[in-house]
Amino acid sequence: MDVMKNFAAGGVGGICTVFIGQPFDTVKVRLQTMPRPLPGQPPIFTGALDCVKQTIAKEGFFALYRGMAAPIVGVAPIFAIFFGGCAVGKRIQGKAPGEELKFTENFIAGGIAGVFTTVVMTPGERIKCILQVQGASMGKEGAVQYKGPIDVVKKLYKEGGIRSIYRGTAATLLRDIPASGAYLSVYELLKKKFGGSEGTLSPGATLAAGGFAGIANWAVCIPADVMKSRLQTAPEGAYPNGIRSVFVEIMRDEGPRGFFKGFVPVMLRAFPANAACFMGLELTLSFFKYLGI
Ligand SMILES: CC(=O)O[C@H](CC(=O)[O-])C[N+](C)(C)C
Repeated sequence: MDVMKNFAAGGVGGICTVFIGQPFDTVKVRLQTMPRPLPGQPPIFTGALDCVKQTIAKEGFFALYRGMAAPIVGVAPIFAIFFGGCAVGKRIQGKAPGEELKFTENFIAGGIAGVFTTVVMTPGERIKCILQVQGASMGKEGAVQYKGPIDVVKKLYKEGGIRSIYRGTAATLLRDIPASGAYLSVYELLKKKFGGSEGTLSPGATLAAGGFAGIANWAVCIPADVMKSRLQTAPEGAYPNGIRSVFVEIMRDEGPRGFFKGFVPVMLRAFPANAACFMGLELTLSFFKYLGI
């Protein structure tokens, strides 16, 4: 019953994250994957705001919500797997359910959960990123190759089988192990600091703890996220050595700054999206309690 409740509450939290965070995420992916300008030519987007303005002007407001179906469908299992994985991570470290963990122990538990979520996260991110960038460098018409998530899956499968659908697995692990560690440990730390145990945090404290957990999540993983987005949206064969080829290309063409593309929209999204997530999660758990489930 407890697993079911957390699964459902995690799903609601995840859906809240996607609704609040998707426009920021689209801008992030478009900035991360725009082609480098030719010498003497301006970049396609000069920054996050310019990307928002151009996207709305050329493709309409809902282009910012493009690719949302895949994360919505993927988010409930991701959060279920994430919280289940955290429990496994705690048990691996010899902790009983409900036992208090140190910051580092929570970090390790979150990191272990990050390994589990990769199974669902990698194809979900691949589909989402492909849909988010289509149309970014051209106009409204002509650039749309994929009709939706199912169409992406079909075409990727035809092109390169399961391997193609799972392209970016190493980059996703590199991103999500430290990110998930930071996410869980910072949320638990702030929960303790704000004086709340399960279900007793005030709405303000829940929003703050969730928001800062989101900031911590992204603060540690932006470079891996940039490499993942590049790899997952590139044409077949563009990076023969996977993430290593992406790393070499970014260092050669853009230097270390290239690993921080999309930083602004990521950070702008991180706080509200994850505050909404934990609020949705805690409200749903409270609702179950009210119903006596
Ligand atoms: C990378 C990612 O999706 O992080 C999640 C938070 C967010 O901003 O979406 C956290 N987690 C991977 C632990 C579910």
